[in-house]
Amino acid sequence: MEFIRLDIPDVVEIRPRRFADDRGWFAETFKRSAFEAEGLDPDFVQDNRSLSRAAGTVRGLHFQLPPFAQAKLVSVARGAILDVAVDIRRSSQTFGRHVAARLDAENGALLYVPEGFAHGFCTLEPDTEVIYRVSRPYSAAHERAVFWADPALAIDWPVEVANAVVSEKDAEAPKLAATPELF
Ligand SMILES: Cc1cn([C@H]2C[C@H](O)[C@@H](COP(=O)(O)OP(=O)(O)O[C@H]3O[C@H](C)C(=O)[C@H](O)[C@H]3O)O2)c(=O)[nH]c1=O
Repeated sequence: MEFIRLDIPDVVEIRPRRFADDRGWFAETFKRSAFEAEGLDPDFVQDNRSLSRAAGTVRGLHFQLPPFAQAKLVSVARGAILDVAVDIRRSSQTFGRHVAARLDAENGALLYVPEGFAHGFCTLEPDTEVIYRVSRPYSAAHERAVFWADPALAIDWPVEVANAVVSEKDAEAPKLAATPELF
């Protein structure tokens, strides 16, 4: 598998090698030794899966506070997403900046999002299924959200706010500047 450091190098796009034959293809999508060699947290403790029926569905920007801060390994089993990670580490030189990657079932790419980042995605196709592994268990008490369309983040989402399918929680999330608890 190939590890590609994005403009914020803590966030890594991963491109597994695909072994194609007449039946289709096979790929290793996670290997502890490869993650350790790359310096990425390999200790995932929970797998998640979500289905979003409409293109233009936005889930995020979410994170969990310590001691339940999560590293995430995101992949797409069906459809396509624009996956986004926002640096919310107050001491970081890239605080408030983001990186994005297209993940889809065809390219088979994954995105590694470390602790200290808010994560979200917008679906690009109907019936998109996202599978992701997290390094700490879910804790509702530690979960926080940042408004996905915060102009200060300047994220070039493929959907207008008025047309996006979002949860009430995400629609009402505070902007980054108004989010009291960050890293
Ligand atoms: C995240 C999570 C949620 N839930 C329950 C809580 C709610 O009753 C229901 C839906 O949760 P939520 O609306 O937060 O789901 P998403 O909007 O897809 O949230 C996810 O979206 C973005 C992309 C993320 O990166 C987060 O990992 C995750 O927060 O599932 C659980 O039981 N366990 C969990 O780990």
